[in-house]
Amino acid sequence: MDVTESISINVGSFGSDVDKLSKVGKTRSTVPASIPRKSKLEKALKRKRKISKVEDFQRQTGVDTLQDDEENPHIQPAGTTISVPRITEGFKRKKFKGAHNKISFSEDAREQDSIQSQFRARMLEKQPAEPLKEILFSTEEFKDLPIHPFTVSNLAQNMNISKLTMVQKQAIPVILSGTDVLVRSQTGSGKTLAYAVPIVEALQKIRPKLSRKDGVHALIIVPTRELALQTYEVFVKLLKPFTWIVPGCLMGGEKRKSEKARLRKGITILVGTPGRLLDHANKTRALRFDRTSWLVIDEADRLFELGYERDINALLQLLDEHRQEYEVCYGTGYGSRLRHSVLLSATLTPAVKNLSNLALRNPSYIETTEEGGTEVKKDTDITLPSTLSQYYMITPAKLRLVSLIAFIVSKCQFSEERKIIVFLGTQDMVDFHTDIFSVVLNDTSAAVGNISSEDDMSDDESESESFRKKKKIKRPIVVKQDDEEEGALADIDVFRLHGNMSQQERTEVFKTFRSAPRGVLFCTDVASRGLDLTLVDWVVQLSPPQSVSHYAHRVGRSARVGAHGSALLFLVDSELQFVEKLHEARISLEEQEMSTYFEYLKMAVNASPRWKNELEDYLLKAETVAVGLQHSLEDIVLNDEKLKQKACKAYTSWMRFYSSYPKEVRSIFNMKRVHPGHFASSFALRMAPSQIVRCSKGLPTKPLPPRPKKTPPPLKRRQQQQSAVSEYDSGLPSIKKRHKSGINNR
Ligand SMILES: Nc1ncnc2c1ncn2[C@@H]1O[C@H](COP(=O)(O)OP(=O)(O)OP(=O)(O)O)[C@@H](O)[C@H]1O
Repeated sequence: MDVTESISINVGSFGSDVDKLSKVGKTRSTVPASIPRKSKLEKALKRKRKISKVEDFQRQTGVDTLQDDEENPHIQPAGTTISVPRITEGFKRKKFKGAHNKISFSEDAREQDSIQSQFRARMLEKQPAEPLKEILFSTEEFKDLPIHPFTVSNLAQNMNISKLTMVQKQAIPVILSGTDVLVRSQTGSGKTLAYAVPIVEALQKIRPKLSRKDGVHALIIVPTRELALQTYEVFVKLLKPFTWIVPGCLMGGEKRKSEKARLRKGITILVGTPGRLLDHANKTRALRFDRTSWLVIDEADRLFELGYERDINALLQLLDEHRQEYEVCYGTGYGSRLRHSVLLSATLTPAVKNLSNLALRNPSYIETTEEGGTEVKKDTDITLPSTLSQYYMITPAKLRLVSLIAFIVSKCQFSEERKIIVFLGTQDMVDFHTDIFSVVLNDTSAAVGNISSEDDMSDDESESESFRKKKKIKRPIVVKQDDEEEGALADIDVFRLHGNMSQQERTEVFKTFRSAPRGVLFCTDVASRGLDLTLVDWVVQLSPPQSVSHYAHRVGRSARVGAHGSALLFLVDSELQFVEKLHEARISLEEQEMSTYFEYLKMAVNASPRWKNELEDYLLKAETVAVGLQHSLEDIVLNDEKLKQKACKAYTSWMRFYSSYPKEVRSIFNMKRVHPGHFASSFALRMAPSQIVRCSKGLPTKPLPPRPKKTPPPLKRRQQQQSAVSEYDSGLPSIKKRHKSGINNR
């Protein structure tokens, strides 16, 4: 449709602003002139049955607020032809400040295209990011090490491990020799065994054999409860042949009384989180570090981030005090052997360097990058597994929720990559997303049914079928049920994990998700460090990370020990600079198209009787399905008081979270650069911000008028309208681009 013909019905032009605009813009079109009141223009267009062209005009010109005539002092005669600003490289709002007072250049498709094309141009100019290389496996095996043959056979039989990873090859002999070490290696490279094997080896050698009464000989400090549990379990497995060595675990959230009882019985290798360890060290007489000769501090940088610096220093002090007291009583015999310390981190920060000065004596520095040296490197030097594919996706804020749904549906229904972790900024966000996804994805009444035959398909479905064939993807499992209203978009288990859950629930979720072959885990950064969750296919970051190193840890939950994995980062336009920041740290990401996932969403909606029925009016195009789903979710939230309150809480917590990015990235993740109202949609909220805040506090809110129920026009007209313009236009990549990808041509 030609915009010129649709808008040449009116009068006037932009007046003197034209000059300013023409400096920037190059396209000549006739535009309605006096920038009339929107309703006026609409009426006029309606009369000509061209209502949809109002939005078309807005999209073409970049103008989204039509002004009152009175407000525009520069009215030009009717039909004047002016230059319409085509968003070009170097387009800046400031350039036509005057015009901007009159015209609001909103986050529309054109402006987004401009930001994106500028970003892409900048990225093209950059040299391709050369990732730091790290070889994962060495050619050596555990049997080549001077360790007990039982350990070797135990590793092979119970853990299926025989080859050494590079970090293990370098670290184990050094730790066995009793030298302190500072280890830095990529995520999922087997750091736990790198220190656990030498500790077990050293302790099993002690004669007479150690007994429970000999107290703690090795202390392992880790930042999170799940990591404590996981590390404890590694020791349990390793100690199978050496039953006289007893591992134990102390972590917040457990009953102190039962922990005290276990401490009284005696623990040889103690794993714990700093807070709880210190608590017991101060209050439980049974916990002494008299003969503790091994100290491991894992994920040291995270410990500092979580504010455990004081606790760790206090623990180090206690270790020294207990040893000194012991030596005063018993002299410097066996018990006073020097303490060996190991510090581990995938990234090294100045704080970690300070701790290494405090806790380690003449340490060896182990770094497994090919380019690694002996010098402590910058925090920005990060190694990621070479088997990890990394992507980013640009979504408008309004469509973030449906984009995430589309992504998850596409992976869970149309591919084998069904184990997904989604990182979110706050606990409330995790709670809300778990709930809304349970509504959308997981319908317990849905059972895997027969695959429908091609004959049963409607036109929409066969259209989807051709898309699927083109993309060479599997047929979805179509749920066929007696009750037509039933049917989930994807039948997948949804989990949540954050710090404000009961320890019992946390442990249960962690263990279940770890062993599950498929599922979606929504979590905060509590799961970003050290957790070894088996074969995670995708790590999705809906809330961008706080730093490059946070990014590295999060994506490190996938592609572990040589397995393949992928990571996807959701960004809005204003956040694109973060991709450049990652590039500076030698991490390069590829772009993924949101529209591709909407096609999968459409297929899934067509395969689900419930959603097909619900989104009946929107099924024509993938884009409209996404918009329809957004509306539907908003309705679900509005009509469910509990869910609404959760959404409001999640939104307010997001606002706090988004305002608290560290200063290094605050210019990128900046509240002033995003549209808070649009982000409210990403929590399926159709409410004024003031009402959202009230609702989050449990205060009564003004009832909202229901969404006007449109009686769908006859199909032919509907098709014309939808192909002309849709609400979706506000956020998609440019039309040109969509045509290029062939999606709109079908
Ligand atoms: N030599 C090996 N061969 C095969 N698998 C191994 C080997 N060493 C360790 N693994 C396995 O690799 C997985 C990851 O190990 P681990 O959790 O120790 O990695 P990590 O380097 O500590 O990761 P992160 O940095 O995320 O904490 C575990 O499941 C472990 O059993």
